[in-house]
Amino acid sequence: MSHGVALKPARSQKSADLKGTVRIPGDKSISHRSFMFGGLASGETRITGLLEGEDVINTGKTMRAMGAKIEKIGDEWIIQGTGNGALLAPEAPLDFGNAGTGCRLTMGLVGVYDFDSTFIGDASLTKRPMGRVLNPLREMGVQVKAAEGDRLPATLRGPSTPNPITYRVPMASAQVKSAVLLAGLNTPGITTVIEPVMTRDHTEKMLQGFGANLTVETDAEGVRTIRLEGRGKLTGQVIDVPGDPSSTAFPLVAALLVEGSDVTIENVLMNPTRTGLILTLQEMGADIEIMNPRLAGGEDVADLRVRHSQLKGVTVPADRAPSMIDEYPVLAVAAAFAEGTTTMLGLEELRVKESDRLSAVADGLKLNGVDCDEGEDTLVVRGRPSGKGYGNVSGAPVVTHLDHRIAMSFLVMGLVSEHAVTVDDAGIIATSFPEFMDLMTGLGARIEPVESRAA
Ligand SMILES: O=C(O)C1=C[C@@H](OP(=O)(O)O)[C@@H](O)[C@H](O)C1
Ligand SMILES: C=C(OP(=O)(O)O)C(=O)O
Repeated sequence: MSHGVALKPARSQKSADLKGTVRIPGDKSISHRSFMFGGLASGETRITGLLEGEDVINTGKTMRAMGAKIEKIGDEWIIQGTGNGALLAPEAPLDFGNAGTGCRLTMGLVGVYDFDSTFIGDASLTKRPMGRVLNPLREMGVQVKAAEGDRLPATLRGPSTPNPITYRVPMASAQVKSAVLLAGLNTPGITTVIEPVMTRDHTEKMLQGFGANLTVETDAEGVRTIRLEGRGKLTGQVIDVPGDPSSTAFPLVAALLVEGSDVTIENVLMNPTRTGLILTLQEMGADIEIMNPRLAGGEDVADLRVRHSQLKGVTVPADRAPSMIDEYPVLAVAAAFAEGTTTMLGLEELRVKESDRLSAVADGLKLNGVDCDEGEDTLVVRGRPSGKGYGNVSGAPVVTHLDHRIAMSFLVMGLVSEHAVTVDDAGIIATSFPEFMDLMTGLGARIEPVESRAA
């Protein structure tokens, strides 16, 4: 389903202390991969805690279109996979809606098959660069017909025998790494991915869990070499998806900023490739207590108790970006209320997300009265802890550009700004966090829809 029929504006206002205990919906990255690997593996995969956001549901639909049987019984998703190498040719274009992850990983997964598969998405996804995935697939022998600049719509056709490659990932991207590895699943021999900067490792861990012969070697400089033996058997698994740390970021930052708040967020994924925001906020002086750390399904998980804190500005180093890449918009909002200056470095990848997030964040901050500078790959925010004068005084809403994280970040901003903050669309939040409004208002946040208008 592609979003974008009608905009649904929403407004948030200065709120009193946020209080309560919440459970965050499942991690989006792990949920996409659960549908993909379950849909591909032999036998049955059972998933609980799956994120039922639009992005993930679209991945489920595309796996169904390629032969997986997927149903929900009670709280459990039950999948009968096709078996590795046995996906069926999709009869219609595969529509990934707003999801870069769903689209790029599936390009790898099915692009190497010797039949046509066509990829489409919404207006946001159609603008995003696909060459980063299509280029290594071309090296593996895949033919590509794509719109100008390697954009969607794109049609891929694999050769009769794909070529195993050694690919050094040129940018810090788990999606690119994963696409090459997933192409390697249906390629004879060893596909090797060299990852100079570590990104989220869910593909590696989950493929090992499904029985793939995959090894990871890390050298003294931290460069990782991932080797996958193609055309092996994958076997269905039982998966319990932990809570999404990227969704957690919104109630977490809200609790830090709203005076008197004390919020507990349960069952949060604490994989070290995903915890950069928590580390950064702790450096800024945040009171985040990590409670009951435990291992669940091979992943670190914990409960987080978050209390209102006076934050101070810090410099966030470029090498931390991969571990908090989706959290910069909400970190920028936290920085707007910190004492002093926060400097964020190494943000080039933000320009190719659902929106150009660096511009979207800087524009939104400026619209709401925040003193900030957007550089080519940097953002500098000079904070004002009182929030005095902040808010949409001009009456113009924040433009979200079909970007869920821009919408949620600025709704958090309104909870502590002197004036209300309005965003032009909150409907897009359903791509990653459909429960956002209810969860936030349940804690005491004043967020409400404002009258709709046609797009
Ligand atoms: O592999 C994944 O699940 C993801 C990787 C990241 O994208 P990039 O690979 O483009 O950095 C991230 O921004 C996205 O939300 C999810
Ligand atoms: C970048 C994101 O997702 P995707 O690339 O899957 O659209 C995100 O969820 O912030």
